[in-house]
Amino acid sequence: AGKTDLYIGGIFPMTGGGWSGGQACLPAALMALHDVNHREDILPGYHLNMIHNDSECNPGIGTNVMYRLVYHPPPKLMLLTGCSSVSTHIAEAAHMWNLMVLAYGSSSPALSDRKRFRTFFRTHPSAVLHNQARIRMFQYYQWSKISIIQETQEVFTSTIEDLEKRAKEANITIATRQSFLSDPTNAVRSLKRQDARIIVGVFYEDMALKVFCQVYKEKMYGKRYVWFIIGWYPDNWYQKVEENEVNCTVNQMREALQGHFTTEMTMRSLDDTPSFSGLNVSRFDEELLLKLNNSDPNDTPGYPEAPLAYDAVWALALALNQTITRLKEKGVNVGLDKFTYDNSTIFREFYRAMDSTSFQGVSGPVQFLSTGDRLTLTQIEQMWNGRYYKIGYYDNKNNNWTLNHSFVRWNGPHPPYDRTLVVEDL
Ligand SMILES: CC1(C)CO[C@@H](CC(=O)O)CN1
Repeated sequence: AGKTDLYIGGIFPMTGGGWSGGQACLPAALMALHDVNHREDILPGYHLNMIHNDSECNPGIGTNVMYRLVYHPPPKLMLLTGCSSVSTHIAEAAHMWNLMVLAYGSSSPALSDRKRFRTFFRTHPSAVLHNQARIRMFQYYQWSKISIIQETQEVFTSTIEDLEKRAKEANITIATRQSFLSDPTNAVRSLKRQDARIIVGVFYEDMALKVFCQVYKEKMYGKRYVWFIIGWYPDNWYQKVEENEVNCTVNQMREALQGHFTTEMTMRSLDDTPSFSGLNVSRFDEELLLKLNNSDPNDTPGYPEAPLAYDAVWALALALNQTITRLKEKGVNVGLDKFTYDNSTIFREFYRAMDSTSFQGVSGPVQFLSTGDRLTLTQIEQMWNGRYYKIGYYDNKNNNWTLNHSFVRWNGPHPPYDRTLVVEDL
C-alpha cells in the first residue's frame, strides 16, 4: 500500500553574504531523509518529505520563506533552520503555529532562552561552548589576568558576557575589554598600552586578518603573549591578505600568529563507531563528497556543520516516530498527517519526544538541554609554523578535559606570565 506523506519545512542559507552553510548542509539533510525513508522501523507507513528554500542568511528573506511554507498547503510538521539571524526571528514566532524549530547551524548564545524561543532546539552548539575550555586553560597555566578584544557583533558580545561570568566564578580578572566595529587598530593599541598579555579575541575571519596585522605592527606576539582565538576559520585563513587588503605579508602574519591557541566545537564524532543511522564519520564524509560531486570540502561552506544537519533530520524523524507511540498511549488515534497549525495535541507530544532525544549521531551523542541547546566537545588547537595541531579536548557535559601538554610549544623558555614580573625584566 502507498505510504502517507508527511512534510517538514527546510530553510537553508545557500547564497548571501553571511554563512552560506546550506551548500553542504542541504545535501546532508537530504541524505538523512533518504536514509530515514529507507528504514522500515522508523515512521512505518509514512514517507517524510522536505520542502526547502534559500534564506540567503537574511532574516527578512528567511521569515518570508517561513510564511510561504506555512501558508501553502500541505501543513508542515516543523521547520529546520540554519543562520542565527534567521532562527531568532522564526523561532520567536513559530509557537503561534505549533511549529517546532530545529536549527542545524545556529551558534548565537541569545537562542538559549526558553521563554523567548519556546519551541526551539538546535544540534549546533552555542558559541559559549568555547568558554569552559578557555577558563580551564587559564587555570592550568595559572593565568588569572585576562584581556579581551571583540568585533561588535551580537554573537561575540553574548559569548564574552558568558566568559566574564565564568571568569568571575573562577576568580580570574578581566583586566580590559576592547571592541571594534571594522577597524581594530585602536583596540589593539589599547591592549598594548594596558600591558595585556593573555588575550581572548573573538571576531570573524576577515577581521582576524586585520587584528593580527596590527598585532604584528605592535609586536604583541612572541614569548610575552598568548592569544586565544576562534578555531572554525579555514586552516589557511591567515594567508588571504591580498583579498582582504591587509598590508602585511603572509610571513608577517605567520610570525604574529606563532603559538596562538584556538577553540571550536567538534562537529564530527571522534571515534568511528557507527551512528544510529549505521553511518560512521568516514562513510558519512564519503557519501557527502559524492553528493557535492567531489568539490573541495575546504571550499564548500557548511562542510564542517554538515553532520549537524544530518543528525537534525534523524532527531526529528526519531521524535516523530516516538510521537506515534505517545499518541497511541494517550488513546489519541490520529495520524501525524492530521497535524494542523491550530492543533496542539500532536505538537505537545512531538515537543516532549524531541526534549527527550538521545541517540548516537554522526556528530556525536545527540541530546538537548532544557533550553534546547546541544553540548559537544570543544577542540583546542595550537598553531606552529603556520599549521594547526590538536592539543586537547574539553568535555562540556562531564566538565573534564584532556590536554596533551607535551604537544604545547612556547615562544620562550616557559609559558608567559599574565602580568609584568620584576624578575622577568632583570
Ligand atoms: C561555527 C559556525 C561558523 C558559527 O556560525 C554558525 C552560523 C550562525 O550562527 O549563524 C555556523 N557555524
